Amino acid sequence: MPSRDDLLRLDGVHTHIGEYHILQGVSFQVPRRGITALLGRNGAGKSTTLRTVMGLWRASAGAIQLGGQAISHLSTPEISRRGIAYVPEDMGIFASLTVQENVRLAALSSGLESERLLWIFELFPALRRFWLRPAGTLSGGQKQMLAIARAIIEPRQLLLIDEPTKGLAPGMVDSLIHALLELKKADTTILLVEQNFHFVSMLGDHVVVMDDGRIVHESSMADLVQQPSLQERLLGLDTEAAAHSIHER
Ligand SMILES: Nc1ncnc2c1ncn2[C@@H]1O[C@H](COP(=O)(O)OP(=O)(O)OP(=O)(O)O)[C@@H](O)[C@H]1O
Repeated sequence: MPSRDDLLRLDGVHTHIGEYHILQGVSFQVPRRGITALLGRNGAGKSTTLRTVMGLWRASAGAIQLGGQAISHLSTPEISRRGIAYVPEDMGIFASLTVQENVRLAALSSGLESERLLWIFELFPALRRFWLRPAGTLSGGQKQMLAIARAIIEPRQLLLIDEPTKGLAPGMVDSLIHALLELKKADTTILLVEQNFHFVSMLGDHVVVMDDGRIVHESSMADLVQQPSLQERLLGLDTEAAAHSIHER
């Protein structure tokens, strides 16, 4: 049987933070093109997984491969040069610099390429409107869009995004869904950490669920969407109670 074309592969990855053993043998693959959602309860180890892929935490055992090449021994700048971009939960933008300066700084190695910039403005029209404003004056959703724009200003093989909907108003979540669907159409590969199941269910092709530093489920998103009882068991989502409380309002 021909094997799936996986871009990222983790095999038995362990990560220790100080005396704590956080990732305890994490293994999963991210297929090339499309969106893989990494889900799990608070503290399951999702952010630690992204940080370990990025080399911000060092794996104490196991292997991480990008396109078949080992990367777990590389420094974070080297991993970034191999084509992985990371949008952390705190977004990592410079509040006192303008939107333009933020984007320019992210494109230091190639410079701002006008065609790519136009594409980014199509994805995130607010960035064109606020191009000369300090990034600190943007709304939470616009900051998230700036953070993603910085990550994709240079062509990347893989985009890691940590909880982009955290604290966003519903309208902004819809704009983000639209932009990520456009990125998906452009054949980008995204590994997306989220708590918002509705959001990922609109986007994800594949889903990986973690609990207590281990992978406890892997399937297509369509499979998980069809199984509310499995969602409840894996994610603590009580979908019936949620539906009830909506009706009661
Ligand atoms: N710097 C740190 N020092 C000690 N423990 C940490 C550190 N960072 C994370 N942890 C612990 O590692 C575990 C996994 O955290 P992680 O942030 O990866 O979880 P998560 O699944 O992303 O959860 P959340 O959605 O709450 O961010 C948690 O128990 C957390 O307390």
